Amino acid sequence: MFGLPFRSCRANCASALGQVRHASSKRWQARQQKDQFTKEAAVQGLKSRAAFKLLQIDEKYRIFKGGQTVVDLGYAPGSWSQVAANRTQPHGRVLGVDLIPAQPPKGVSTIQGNFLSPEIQTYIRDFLRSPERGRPRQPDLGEPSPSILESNPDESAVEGKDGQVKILERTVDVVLSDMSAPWHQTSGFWKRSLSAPYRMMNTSGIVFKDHAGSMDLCNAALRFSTDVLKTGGHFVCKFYQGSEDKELEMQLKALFKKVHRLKPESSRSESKEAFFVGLQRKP
Ligand SMILES: C[S@@+](CC[C@H](N)C(=O)[O-])C[C@H]1O[C@@H](n2cnc3c(N)ncnc32)[C@H](O)[C@@H]1O
Repeated sequence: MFGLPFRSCRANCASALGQVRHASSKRWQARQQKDQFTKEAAVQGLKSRAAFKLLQIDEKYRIFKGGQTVVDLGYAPGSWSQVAANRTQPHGRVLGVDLIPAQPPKGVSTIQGNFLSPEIQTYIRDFLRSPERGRPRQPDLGEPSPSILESNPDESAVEGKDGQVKILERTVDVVLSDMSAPWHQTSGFWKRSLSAPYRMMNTSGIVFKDHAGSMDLCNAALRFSTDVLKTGGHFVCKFYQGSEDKELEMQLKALFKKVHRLKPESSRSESKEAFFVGLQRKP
């Protein structure tokens, strides 16, 4: 009496939703084809235009140098990891973590899993604990290289919830997070591969939802950084602007000597996307 029976409504609604998503994906493709950063990424062999956001941040704040250990949260398809691997040569190491499977860029180690899961964070810490794991092998020169000496971890003692004091090894020089809450794949299953993985939509289009989701991911990345980042280490985090970002900025200011908020030229002007850069972790 009130419209279509449930089963046919479900079928019709799903097909209408599919058409809307198909149209928005067509618009996305058309915009990508015109975009100068997308063209330049293809010319330079970079996995996506996102590389230019990190390159512009590094031009401004010089976060990378040779021999560093970098953790790239939400690395797929891999352009930030490509930049980090290139800028931390020689003998740096980059560990990418992502929900979706994607071919690791050259010189990058990867873990597939949900960063918000405690098991995955334990797995990441175990990987980082061994200073040589994930680094390119060097011929035996008899003496340890300066970058190995620099990679000695800091240690900090923290009291756990059970009252026990734990020693945390701080082994990381730079934490990057470009994570965005993913939206489900609805099309294109047949044509995607590990080297050109399906790219989930990064935003829902609902401003508060995108903001709140990004605050959860940034807060998790910051908590992790508090445990693993060496004194003097740096932090870069993408977020969607909104009412709670001031609170995040305050927390960053407690941990880093300098905190910058910026929107690189290559970040689309119509999006609420912006970045926090925390420089030089305090002791
Ligand atoms: C904008 S893309 C990253 C692009 C990447 N920086 C690059 O340059 O190629 C955001 C990524 O975050 C990942 N992501 C979102 N939430 C995550 C989570 N909880 N754990 C791991 N990865 C996550 C998504 O799967 C997606 O691949």
